[in-house]
Amino acid sequence: MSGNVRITVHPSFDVLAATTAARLITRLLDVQSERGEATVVLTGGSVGIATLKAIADSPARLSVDWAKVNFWFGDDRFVDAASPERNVGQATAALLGSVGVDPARVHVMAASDEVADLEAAVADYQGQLAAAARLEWENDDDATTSGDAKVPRFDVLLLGLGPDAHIASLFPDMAGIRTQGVTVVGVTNSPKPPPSRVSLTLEAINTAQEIWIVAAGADKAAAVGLGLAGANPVQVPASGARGVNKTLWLIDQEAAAKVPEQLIRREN
Ligand SMILES: O=C1O[C@H](COP(=O)(O)O)[C@@H](O)[C@H](O)[C@H]1O
Repeated sequence: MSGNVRITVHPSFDVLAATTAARLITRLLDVQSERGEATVVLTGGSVGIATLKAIADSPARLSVDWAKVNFWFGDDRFVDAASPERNVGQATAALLGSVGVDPARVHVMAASDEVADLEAAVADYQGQLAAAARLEWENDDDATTSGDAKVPRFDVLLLGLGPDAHIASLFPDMAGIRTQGVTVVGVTNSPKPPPSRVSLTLEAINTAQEIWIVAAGADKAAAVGLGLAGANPVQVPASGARGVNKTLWLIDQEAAAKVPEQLIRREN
């Protein structure tokens, strides 16, 4: 396994969410003190949203300048804006609605009642990413992205994990995980409802400085095991996620059931 992959096992779902929250607060703080602003890509799903709630409940959240955090989403469900299935709605209820974010820095994938169709939602997000990358390059003497980058710098990109090893809305053996040369893809016939979704591609995901894959529960154990065993990403999308500097698998005890003991580092 490549040197920048680390697996940390936590005793329970709640400890995993609380520890990931503390880890994210610390990372955002560090990046803000280095660069003034920080960029995080959020995930939906059980641990992803519980982590945001744990940040909202932590007094340490006050140390982050939330108005200088840029938020993106790894995927969202292409349903009405008011639907409880929207990842952005869940993230807003858990954290974004209560910590004083700058709405201009919250980059949302369009909902089905906001654009003509799925293709328009994909084009819109691709445009938002490209515009942010361009602005970053024009405004920042120390920009780490190149002039032709299609996505801005992602400091931390969070990924949930499905029992089928999907990440974002990239599902095994479907077109999305095979898509190359673009940053955003539209998903139809998702095996997990709702069927229509918008997702970053694996290429876009893997531009992140750090990728943190979060997963809890016995139903994720097989996906974690295969993801870490170097399976083909087309069949096991999670195994294709690799951050530029670091890839963290932050999991609970149950999800770690199929990970060889020598790879594990415990947080307890
Ligand atoms: O549909 C989705 O599922 C995954 C994993 O969710 P979980 O509830 O099984 O943890 C999530 O990462 C993704 O963002 C979401 O749209």
